[in-house]
Parts: sequence; structure tokens; C-alpha cells
Amino acid sequence: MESALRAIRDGDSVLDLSPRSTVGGGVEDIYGEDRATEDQLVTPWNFSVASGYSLLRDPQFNKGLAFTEKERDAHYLRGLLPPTVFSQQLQEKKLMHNIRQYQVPLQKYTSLMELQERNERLFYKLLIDNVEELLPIVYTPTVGEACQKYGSIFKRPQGLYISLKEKGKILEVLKNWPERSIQVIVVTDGERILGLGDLGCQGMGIPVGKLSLYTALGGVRPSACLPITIDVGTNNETLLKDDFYIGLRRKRATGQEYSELLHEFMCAVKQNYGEKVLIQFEDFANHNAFDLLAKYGTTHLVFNDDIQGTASVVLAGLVAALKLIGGTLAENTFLFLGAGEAGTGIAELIALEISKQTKAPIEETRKKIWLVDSKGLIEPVSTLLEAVKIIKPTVLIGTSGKGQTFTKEVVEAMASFNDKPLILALSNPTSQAECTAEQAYTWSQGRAIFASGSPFDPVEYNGKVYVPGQANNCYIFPGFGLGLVISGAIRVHDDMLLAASEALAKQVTEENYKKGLIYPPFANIRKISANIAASVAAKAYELGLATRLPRPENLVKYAESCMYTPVYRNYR
Ligand SMILES: O=C([O-])CC(=O)C(=O)O
Ligand SMILES: [Mg+2]
Repeated sequence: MESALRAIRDGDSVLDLSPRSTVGGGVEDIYGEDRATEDQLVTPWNFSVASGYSLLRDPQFNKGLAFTEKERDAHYLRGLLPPTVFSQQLQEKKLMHNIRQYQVPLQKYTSLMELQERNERLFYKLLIDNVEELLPIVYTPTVGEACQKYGSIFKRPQGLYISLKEKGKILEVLKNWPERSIQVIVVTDGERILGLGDLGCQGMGIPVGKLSLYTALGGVRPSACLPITIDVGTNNETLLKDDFYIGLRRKRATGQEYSELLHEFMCAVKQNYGEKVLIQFEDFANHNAFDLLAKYGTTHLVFNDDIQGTASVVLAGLVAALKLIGGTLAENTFLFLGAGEAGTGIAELIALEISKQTKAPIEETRKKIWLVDSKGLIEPVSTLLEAVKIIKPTVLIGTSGKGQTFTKEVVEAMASFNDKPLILALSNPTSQAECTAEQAYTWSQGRAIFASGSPFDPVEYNGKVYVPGQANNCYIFPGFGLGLVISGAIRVHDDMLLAASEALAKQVTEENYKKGLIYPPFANIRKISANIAASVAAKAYELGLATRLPRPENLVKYAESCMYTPVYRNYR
């Protein structure tokens, strides 16, 4: 019943997930409640029409001062609001004015989170209309600081917490979440939050932030998004001793204890939401990230943003950069600092793309790609600087999670044998960036093409303004996920990552290139996402992995028509 209501309410929704009619004219019992026997537990959900005071307290429906005179009469709001009626535009103007008064980014973050919990549509209106200004607040880098202080700033839960205490009961826990038509889950276990390390249960800020971008940038409706944190403990001693820590006070579970909880979770998700729910893994530690992707990639619709999303966004930047530096991908030599999720993911995708372009086997194409980790593992090279001097890469990519590792000497060496060295400092947040934009431009005498994971302001050097790019996976994952959702895809395939990459690179205009940009501006991100979604969906159909049949003819138009818009709805 609830999903039927939801489908009516969200006329602009991405997919109609209302219960299917059966052949006999009845309604399919998707949640198995009609068939439940006495000893099976069901949740006694009760849904009613919100009005009056409770309508003002419901973030999905609240419009604050924007309720019209007619709505105030019809919904028992008289006297509960001051007499003036504001437009959504005026509300937006007021809020942006207020947010700009705060000097401290974390204050901006908490005020935005409070808005999200008070008036969801207004929150998304702000985020969409002011994306370049607000992205660094709700997302990298401020979200990192928010996670570090999550215990202190925690007010209301914004997602599901599944801890070892819930072992054996995960399906029940999923049923406690008030929404049932879930299309995208972002899940973390908090072990490697950005480049900040193990933040345990406080990692929740990441799934919450990523999903708000799924809605704002990718147009997946908010009620279909579910943030989840799996709490198996933390090895962060500071948090374990912190009075305000919100998670389990124990060391991380590993081995069988860990994999059993995750397996129960993965099974419960599929059982509860079906085959087409996308599970995005986020900020797991390396070993678990690779294992989970390999283990569930063949049975579930899973996507690891740190491995696959980052790979796709970086490949797009490289393809675009070739317009500036010339040559083909295969003619370049790549050196990575950091052989974890991002480094390995990017390296593999570059090798795959080169192999497709040149028809050379991937074992061959991997040979132009070098990875160095923090211990300098390629014998006999022991430092990054030595590696740079010996390998003479054209492209240097930092994915080590450690700040200030692209030193002056390293950048100067890159600039000594490259006319336009391509330098990507991808570690997040800003404090972990391998070098700053200013350092890259100054040390290369303004010749570097630079992009970073976290945003940097434009830099003036020798009277010229350089605009750095932001090679962040948020260019890819919202559109990628939308493409999976609108095609009803049931598995992710590497060719979809290549399709997304290509679609993103195509969005870079001549005007952008003239400014030295290898990524398009975020201001157009919804159009970019629709194009990425269309390419990913097209690939899903081509590979026979799509279930939404027949295939819509114009996939870009279809993607656009599916995207959530945050304008207020009128209430009867
Ligand atoms: O969150 C971001 O900005 C990018 C990302 O996935 C990470 O750094 O883990
Ligand atoms: Mg991440």
C-alpha cells in the first residue's frame, strides 16, 4: 500500500515501483506479508495523510512559509505559520544569505543538514541551484571534518546503522526503514573514510553525503536512497576513548565474523529490495573493498565508487587531456603513487581502454603503467623521486591518501622532461592532497595540467589565472547510478565504466579546453549526469543486462524525464 501511495505522490519518480498487478487482477504481495504465517514477524506499518502540525514537521512535505493560503486552510495550518507567504525563490535567497554569514565550513554543513531534515525540497533546490558553492560543504572536503566530529554534531539519525548487535536480524532492521521502494544504497564500514582513515561508525556522513549528490546531481528521488553504515567496531583509539563516540566500543571484527555479517547484509538487501537495487560500496579498507566487489559482483548490482567511480572519472580526464597534450593514451606513461583501491582501479581501466583501442592484450598494455606504494615497492626504486627520474612518466597520479608527497623536486622532475606534465593529486580531503594547485603550477612554471580530488581555488601565477580541475568521482557516480536504475540493470560491467568515462569526456567543450580544463564545470552537472546515464543504460541494453523493456528510444530524453526536481508540489 505504501509504495502505491509513493508512486502517486512522486509523479516525477524515476521508476514506478508500485506493486505489480497480477494476472488475476490482484496486487502482487512483494513483501511477502500476505503469506506470512503466525510465527513470521511483519512490521505493522500505518500510513496516514499528514496535516497541521505534523505536516510542518515532515521534511518530505513541509514547505514552511511557502504554503499557500489555500493550503493553509485545507491542511489545518492556520495560525501555525506567520501570515506572510514566501515563494520558494525567496526562501532560497534567505537561506543562501544565512549560510554565507557562517565563516566556518562545519557550521554551513550543520545548517544544511538541518535544512535537509526540515524541508527536503528546499534543501535540494539550494544544492542544485548553487552546486559549485555548496558541493564542498555537503561533500568533500567538509564532509570529512563532519565525520571526524560526527559524535558531537549528531542530532538525528539520517540512515540505517547495522552493527554486530544486529547479527541475525538484518532483514528486520531493513524493514524498520520507513521507505521501501529503495533504488540506491550507499554503504560504508567506516574503515577508510576519504584519506582520513578509520572513523568507525562516524563514517555515516559519507553515505549521507553521497546520496544527497545522487539526488541533486543525478536526480534519483530522495525517498529511493538509503544510507547505511555497518559497524563492526573501530581500531581508532581516539574514538574508542571518546565519550561522544556513537559506535560499538570494540576492535574491528575481521575474518569470518566480518564476512558473515556482510554476507547476511548482502542477502537481506536482495531479499528485501530485489535484484535491481544498486549497492554502492564506499570507503571500505583496501582488502575488504576488493574482496566484496569480486564476491558480490556476480550475484548483485554492486559498484565500488573508490575503485570503479574514481577510475572512470580519471580516465575521462585523461582522454580530455589528450586534446591539450596530444597523442594517444597508449603513447603515455603513467606513474601512480598509491597502489590501493583508486590507484589499482584507475590503472586497470586505463589498461583496458588502451587494449580496446590498440587491440593489444591487456597484459601488454599494463606495461606502460607503474605503481609505487608508500614503501616504494618497485625494486630497485625506493622513492617516488627516483621512480619519476627513471620511468619518466607523462602522467603522475597520486592516490596514496597522504598529503604533500608530490614534493617540489618531484614536480620539477616531471616538468623537466614533459612540456605539459599531467599531475593528478587525487587524495581527499584537501589536507591529504599530494600537492596543492598552487604548488603544481608554480613548480612547473605554469606548465602543469592539474586536477585534484578535492577542490582548489583558481591560482594566479605570473599574471595568468589557472583553473584547476576537480577529478572527483562525483562526476560519475550519480549519472552512472541513474543509468543503472532507469535501465533496470542487474549487474555492473566494466564496459559501462568506459561508456560513462567517454560520455563525461565528451561534455568538455572547446571553451573549457581553452581555459586548460579537462573536466566540464559542475554548473552543468545534471545535463552531464543525464548523458552519462544514457550511455550507461545503452551499454546495459547492449550487454543484455537491462530489464526495463522495451528500451526507450531516446535514452538522454528518457533519463532527463526520470530525474527528480525539487520544486514544490501543490497539495489538494
Ligand atoms: O568522497 C570523495 O570525495 C571521493 C571519494 O570517494 C574518496 O575520497 O573516498
Ligand atoms: Mg570514497
